[in-house]
Amino acid sequence: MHDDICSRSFLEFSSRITSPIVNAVPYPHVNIHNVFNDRFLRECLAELKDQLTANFKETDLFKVYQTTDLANLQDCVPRARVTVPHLFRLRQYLYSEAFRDFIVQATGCGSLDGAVDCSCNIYTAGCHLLCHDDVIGTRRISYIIYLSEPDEVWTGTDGGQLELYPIGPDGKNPTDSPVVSMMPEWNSMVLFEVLPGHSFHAVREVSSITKTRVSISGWFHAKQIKQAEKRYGAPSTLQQLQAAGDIYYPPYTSVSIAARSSRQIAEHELSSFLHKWVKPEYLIHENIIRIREHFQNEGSIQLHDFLLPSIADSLREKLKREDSRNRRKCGQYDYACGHGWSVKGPPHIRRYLSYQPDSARTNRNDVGDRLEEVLINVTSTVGFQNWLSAVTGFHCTHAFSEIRRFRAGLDYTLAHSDIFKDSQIDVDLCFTSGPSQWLSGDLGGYQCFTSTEATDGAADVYSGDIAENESLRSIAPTFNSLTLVKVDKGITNFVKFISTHAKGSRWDITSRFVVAKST
Ligand SMILES: O=C(O)CCC(=O)C(=O)O
Ligand SMILES: [Fe+2]
Repeated sequence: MHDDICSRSFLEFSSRITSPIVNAVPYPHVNIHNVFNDRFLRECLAELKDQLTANFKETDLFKVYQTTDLANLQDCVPRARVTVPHLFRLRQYLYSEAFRDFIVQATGCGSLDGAVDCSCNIYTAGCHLLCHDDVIGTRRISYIIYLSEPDEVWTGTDGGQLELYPIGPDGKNPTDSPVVSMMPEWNSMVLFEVLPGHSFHAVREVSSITKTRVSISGWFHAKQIKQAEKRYGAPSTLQQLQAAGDIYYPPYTSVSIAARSSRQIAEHELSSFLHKWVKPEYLIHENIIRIREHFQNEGSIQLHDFLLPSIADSLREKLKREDSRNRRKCGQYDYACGHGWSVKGPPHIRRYLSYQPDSARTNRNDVGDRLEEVLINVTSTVGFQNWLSAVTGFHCTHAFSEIRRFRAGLDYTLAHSDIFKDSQIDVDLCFTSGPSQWLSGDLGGYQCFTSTEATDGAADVYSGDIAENESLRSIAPTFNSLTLVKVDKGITNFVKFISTHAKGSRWDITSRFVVAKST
């Protein structure tokens, strides 16, 4: 019987099962160790490495290398039965009646279809898959077989854990942090039930720079559609993984302002107070006209060194100090929480810290207070609203502002978390230090605007060049820069997950202004 494919202990174990063996919290799942014959699995790993091509894929939700869909092995690998015989046998075995019977017994999931739906994912340093529920079509059981590092122990500091999230007290959304965390151990297999609105899980970023997390994963499908309607906006996992291509970073617009003109915009139009905060060059009438021309042509603009150097320099020091505090705790889900900073979720949509101190002004934080001062004295003022109307050519009304901190290794927002319903100006005043580390996009932290059509269904979020995909803008975080982006109905944006290898957080004050009409 399959002892050249499975381990003896697994065959014995599976023959003894008479009732489901799943853990119930946070939802039915099981983690089985030493499933396959060690030699057989090593052959599979060798074939994966030597014979299959892995393509790099990145979207708001994940960063991963993915090989050919294993269901189409014979179409994608020349002479597949000869070149990848072990992978062929593994696939055949996984979707055999015997193995499906085991899944049914072990999980109590009801009868399963024989449809093959699996692929191989490779996570190197920085790769991750954020919180999602796997719900698409008839998917009933998710399985993941780990082929990571057969000769080394995978430890917590390597990252790459599969994390399961419970539903929070509202009965709808996953909580801010997971309650189950499983190492991707060599020759182990995790099974869990795909439950609409429940089966939230994520793959923690791989932080090891030497180890590779390799998995073969997929789904067993129900015979009939059983409440398996897609609940959440973005297609997740396989369909999205397959849909995505290489990431593309289009250039953003930026202008440098010459400090020569003396004529300033009328004092009654711009609050004189703004002069105490904003570099004078940005308040000069002729420069405002130049910015407006640029903005109207491009739909976005980035203004560097926006606040006065004296204000920016002291902020930079404070933020740097804050980023180096409690470093050994960074990566913990409650890192830097408290004193006015709280986690904004839910994690299948977003995670970051938001600064909202209590009105009694007791539980506060110095850095948060400094940023709040900027929010109160700059972005929330009538003077700024008037200035924004002048530099954009649109009559703008302030809708909201928020102080955010995106922590390394933890935080992000996903596309579809925020779909614009009308014309607005997105205003982001960014205080993230260390410009060079962010430019390549490898550490995430950039803001990306794209159309919802591009992220729906099978369309590719990032591929194509700017001419084909004009709604796409990607903006690297830069210290003391103000980015203005005109967004219209059907546009969505996200802040890409920040890698644990980033030296600090992304700090920003984000504001939204509703566009009433052209001035
Ligand atoms: O690799 C894992 O542990 C989970 C993968 C996953 O969630 C997926 O591909 O949908
Ligand atoms: Fe998944």
